[in-house]
Parts: sequence; C-alpha cells; structure tokens
Amino acid sequence: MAGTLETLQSTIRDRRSGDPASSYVARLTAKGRAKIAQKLGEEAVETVIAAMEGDRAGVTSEAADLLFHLGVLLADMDLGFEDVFAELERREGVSGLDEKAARPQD
Ligand SMILES: N=c1c2ncn([C@@H]3O[C@H](COP(=O)(O)OP(=O)(O)OP(=O)(O)O)[C@@H](O)[C@H]3O)c2ncn1[C@@H]1O[C@H](COP(=O)(O)O)[C@@H](O)[C@H]1O
Repeated sequence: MAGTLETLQSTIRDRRSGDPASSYVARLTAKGRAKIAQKLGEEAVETVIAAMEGDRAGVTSEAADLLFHLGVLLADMDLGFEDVFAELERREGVSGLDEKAARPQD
C-alpha cells in the first residue's frame, strides 16, 4: 500500500521537470501552486459528491485523483508522503488527541 504511494511520488518528482506537452504532472506544475491547490480542492469535492451518492466505485476513483493531486502539491512544497506518515505516526502517540495536540510544533 505505502509502496504504491512511494512509486507514485517518485514518478511525480521525476515528471515535475518533464515536458509539459507529454506530462500532466509537468503541465500542472508549470501552472503554479495555486492551480495545483485548486485541482486538489476540486478532487476533494468530487470525492464528497460520490460519497453522498453512495457511489463506492466513484469514491475509489476520486480518492485516487485526490491522492495523486496531493502528491503533486506536496512535491511542489518540497514535502512528501513520508512527512504526512510521520505526522500520523506522531499523532498515534498522542493520547486524548485534541486539535492543538494534533498540530505539529511550528
Ligand atoms: N495518477 C495520475 C493521475 N490521476 C489523475 N490524473 C490526471 O489528472 C487530470 C484531472 O482530470 P480533470 O478532468 O479534473 O482535469 P483536466 O480537464 O484534464 O485538466 P485541467 O485543465 O482541469 O487542469 C486528468 O488529466 C488525469 O489524467 C493523473 N495523471 C497522472 N497520474 C500518475 O502520474 C504519472 C505521471 O503522469 P504524466 O505526468 O502525465 O507522465 C502517471 O503515470 C500516473 O501514475
């Protein structure tokens, strides 16, 4: 499971500086962070709509789009899924998790 994200992330990092004519990652990256974030938001909304319709295949497909676009955004911010996993693992160690404790230290 995590290996799939690792492979995807590696492909995304590789394609960022690729040819926009043949690579969606390169094309989206060239449009800038605001556009990447907008796409992520759109995929989130599409996931929510599929969920509200009880469309399990739709949620699966939209969630894949969501994770992919999250990967593109993380890469653009010089972050990776390993940073997200580390944060999730940190939270596992926090008892009585509340909003403040859930936030990483600045
Ligand atoms: N997982 C994905 C993936 N999921 C979704 N998409 C693309 O995301 C886009 C989102 O679709 P939309 O209809 O919302 O958007 P659009 O109209 O095509 O684009 P906009 O003009 O709205 O930006 C589609 O063009 C999909 O092809 C993806 N594109 C690439 N990948 C992975 O990234 C790898 C590298 O792709 P390239 O950069 O194209 O080589 C691929 O091998 C895949 O593993």
